[in-house]
Amino acid sequence: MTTLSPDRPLHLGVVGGGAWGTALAQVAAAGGPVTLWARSAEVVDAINRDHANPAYLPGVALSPAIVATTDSAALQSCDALLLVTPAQHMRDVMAGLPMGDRPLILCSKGIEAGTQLLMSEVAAECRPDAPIAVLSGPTFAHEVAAGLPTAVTLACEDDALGERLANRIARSSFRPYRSADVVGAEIGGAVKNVLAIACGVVSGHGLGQNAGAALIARGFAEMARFGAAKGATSASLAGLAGLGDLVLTCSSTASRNFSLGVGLGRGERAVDLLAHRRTVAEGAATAPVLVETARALGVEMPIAEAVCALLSGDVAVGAAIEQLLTRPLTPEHRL
Ligand SMILES: NC(=O)c1ccc[n+]([C@@H]2O[C@H](COP(=O)([O-])OP(=O)(O)OC[C@H]3O[C@@H](n4cnc5c(N)ncnc54)[C@H](O)[C@@H]3O)[C@@H](O)[C@H]2O)c1
Ligand SMILES: O=P(O)(O)OC[C@H](O)CO
Repeated sequence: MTTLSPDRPLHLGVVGGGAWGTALAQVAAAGGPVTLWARSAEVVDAINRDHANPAYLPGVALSPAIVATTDSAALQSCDALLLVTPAQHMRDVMAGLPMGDRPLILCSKGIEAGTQLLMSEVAAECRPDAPIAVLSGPTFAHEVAAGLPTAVTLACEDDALGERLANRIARSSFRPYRSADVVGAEIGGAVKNVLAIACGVVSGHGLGQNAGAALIARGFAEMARFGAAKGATSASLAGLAGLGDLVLTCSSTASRNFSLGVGLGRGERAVDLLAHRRTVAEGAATAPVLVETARALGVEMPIAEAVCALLSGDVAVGAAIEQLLTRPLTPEHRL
């Protein structure tokens, strides 16, 4: 196990001042010191001065114990770092900040475009000596920051380290469940974002609740096939980071991915919808690389393929739905 002092609460660093980084800093601040690093001086000033992050987490009163900074050297005093920047920027962030070999808790949900790598695989390339954990699950940032009850998966191959990290972030309203299946935790979070776009399309196009439920179930079948091909356990995919997060994100316009799908379902173009966003909808970047990876692995993912075609503008929404519904009939259960 990595040597971490047993005598004091771990000093956690949070890398990323978006909604999720801020919410995780709020949780962590209740159990010990927290330093939040963000690129934006405006975000850092608001957190330090007003104990608020109106740009990314409006309406939430933050703990005054959160110390925010744009100075990456401040991360040197941290025992472990939670990485919470968008997945497509994770490699640059890992390469650019002084992270050393302290444990990294990966909290972003996506697959890297161009390399088809999960965040743990990117970390293994950029920081080969750093122990890795993954935190994932059904977690709308505004609910977590407001102290509403939430459960997550904390996956780490080193169970002693996983236990130490879980104990450090646990609250009565924030309950981490440990797992050794890092890849399973990551795949759930990355794939559900793409499927949430599809569920948004169902809603935006007015296809009804039967279709929404069918899409969650058939989407889960795609997630399970993809996860099996990547070595994830079926228990992980049926857990918080897989099915749990899929159900949450496919059910609410509080999800950025679902909302993007609603716009697509109404016939708006992805390029226009994405141009007006300040916040990240990870599924838009993950969909093409997920489809590419699935094809390379020989895994059939027709819903993900349809999302990808809609995002690229290759197919109109009516045609995408028609294509999905007129595929040859198959048995329900196959891997
Ligand atoms: N918001 C949630 O409820 C939630 C919950 C769980 C997981 N996540 C995941 O956490 C990750 C971050 O999401 P978020 O909601 O905090 O994002 P956000 O949209 O609220 O904020 C994005 C953040 O990324 C920063 N950023 C943008 N480009 C960057 C770059 N090149 N380098 C470094 N930082 C950059 C922005 O400054 C901002 O702080 C995503 O992978 C998301 O899927 C989000
Ligand atoms: O708003 P979304 O779609 O990025 O979803 C946020 C979280 O991942 C939900 O668990």
